[in-house]
Amino acid sequence: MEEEAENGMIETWVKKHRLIYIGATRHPFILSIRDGTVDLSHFKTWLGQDYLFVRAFVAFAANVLIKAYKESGNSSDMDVILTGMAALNDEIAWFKREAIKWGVSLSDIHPQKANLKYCRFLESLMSPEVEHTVAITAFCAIEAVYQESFAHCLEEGSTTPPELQETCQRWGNEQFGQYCHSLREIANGRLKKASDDILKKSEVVFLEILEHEVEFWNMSSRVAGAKDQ
Ligand SMILES: Cc1ncc(CO)c(N)n1
Repeated sequence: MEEEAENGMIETWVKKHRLIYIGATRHPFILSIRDGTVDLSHFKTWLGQDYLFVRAFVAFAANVLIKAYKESGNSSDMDVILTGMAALNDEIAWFKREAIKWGVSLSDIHPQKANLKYCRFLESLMSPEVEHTVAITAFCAIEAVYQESFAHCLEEGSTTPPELQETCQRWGNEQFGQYCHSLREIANGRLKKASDDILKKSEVVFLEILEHEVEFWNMSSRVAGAKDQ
């Protein structure tokens, strides 16, 4: 299983689209956390916007769970997705605590344009016409970007400020890495058996996710509350 996964379609696409993948997982915002030069107002903007995003992402995760139930009936696939949903439950509670810590008022935050676009994209993936393989590929990519980005801030040689280490731990920890690995195995297993049409659709969605992730990071350096909608 392990070896198979290393040569799966997701790995092929990561290599094929390496530039955009690096753009999403080694973004200047992440690099600034990693070297401690991060502008804390940017961090707060990201925090508030990501809280709003995660609320939409929970709905998407629920939809992926339903698709897994209906289309694969594979209970171990469902368990992995449910683990992700439980993590999202913790994540929402964490965002609320973290917002208080940084003096960010979550009820006053309006989604910025890139956030709205990303959430709308997730909504489009919740349509019953979107196949489970396509949806699980998107889910896997969304989680992998955060896992790889924040794990980079914890690697040896990083000088992440102590007050940001908990954030990096949230997505960069070993357990979250294992969960992402399981998601990738599910996606790879389905992609292996997918028709050319579904493969093509999945690859497009994979790329779209990476583009949205880059735009999402870019948003952190924009002034909170700026009217760009
Ligand atoms: C924008 C974004 N992508 C991925 C994740 C991972 O959960 C997140 N919290 N936010």
